[in-house]
Amino acid sequence: MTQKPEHTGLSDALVRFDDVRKSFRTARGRRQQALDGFSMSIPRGSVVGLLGPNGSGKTTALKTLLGLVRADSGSVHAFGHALPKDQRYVAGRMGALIEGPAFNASLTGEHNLRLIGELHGAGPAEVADALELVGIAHAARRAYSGYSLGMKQRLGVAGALISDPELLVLDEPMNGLDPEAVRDMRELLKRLRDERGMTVVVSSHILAEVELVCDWVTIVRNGRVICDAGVSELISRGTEHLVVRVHDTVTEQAVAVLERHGHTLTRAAGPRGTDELRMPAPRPHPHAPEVLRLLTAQDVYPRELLVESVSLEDIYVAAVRAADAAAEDGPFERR
Ligand SMILES: Nc1ncnc2c1ncn2[C@@H]1O[C@H](COP(=O)(O)OP(=O)(O)OP(=O)(O)O)[C@@H](O)[C@H]1O
Repeated sequence: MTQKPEHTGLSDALVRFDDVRKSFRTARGRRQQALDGFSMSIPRGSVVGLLGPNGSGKTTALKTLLGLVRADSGSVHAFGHALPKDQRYVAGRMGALIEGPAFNASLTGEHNLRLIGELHGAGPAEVADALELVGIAHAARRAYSGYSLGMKQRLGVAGALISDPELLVLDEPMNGLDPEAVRDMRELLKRLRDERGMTVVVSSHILAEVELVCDWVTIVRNGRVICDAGVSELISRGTEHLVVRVHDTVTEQAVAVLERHGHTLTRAAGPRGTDELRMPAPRPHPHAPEVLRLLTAQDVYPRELLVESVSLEDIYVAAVRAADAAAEDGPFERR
């Protein structure tokens, strides 16, 4: 797993946002603060997941990086260049798919890609390579209008890859994809990192996918970063649980045995006539053998025992709730 450098300086990070603020004027004339002291860095060679509730500022942050939105204050640097002043120096080093692909429906996928390629000095070989990479070479000569949602999304990613960028920025690339296409996208992102050394930033609401593909996550709420850490580190910091699944005819007996031995349980209905008894599991050795011994000594035979890790979803929900609670308590909350 890629090690993320601390926020020590621009040399460590491909991209760095420092205290970025951006507000928009809404149709009703109100000011909407999209970024409110947003700071994050994107380490070279990693896949970073940008997470956050709807409207938390993810797309605005990415647009600021790509020169599509101008920050009100703060600084954004990419490849050591200050943006947007030096945007022209970095434009060719970044590829992006923001808010869905925009292609000419009557042209073929290949033709659409050739047009994008011309803007980047990319020829037929690069177009073929990009189509191959995203797995739609077989549909290159078909009209875009006949593409499925997944194929359109893949062509969008191919468009972002056409200039062979060092940094790939994808806004919700898994949206609308079927499970197989989601898996292909995940494998593609990993390959781009591992085989091409590409740095990838993905914003997404599909936390299970982010957990599978990302090295690092940055969680945004109300335009500010509330969590920025390695995925495996976050997961290893979380509490594991031992789950004992018993037939519901012996639930009371199992609860009595375990509580008598000092275990604190929560219980919930499990599948097909079972109950699940859940208790915090000590690390690094969960107490499954001891629990099994206690139960079987009383003729209670569990259907299943498993150690359940904390998921990125648990971490995300906890981080957002904690930030919400802190905001309610704080007298200076602006939103
Ligand atoms: N051009 C704009 N004009 C007015 N308000 C805007 C504009 N762009 C973004 N906003 C507002 O800024 C806030 C942040 O929006 P943004 O699209 O960056 O959030 P997001 O985290 O990407 O959301 P989602 O997950 O729904 O895509 C929202 O309140 C949004 O309504």
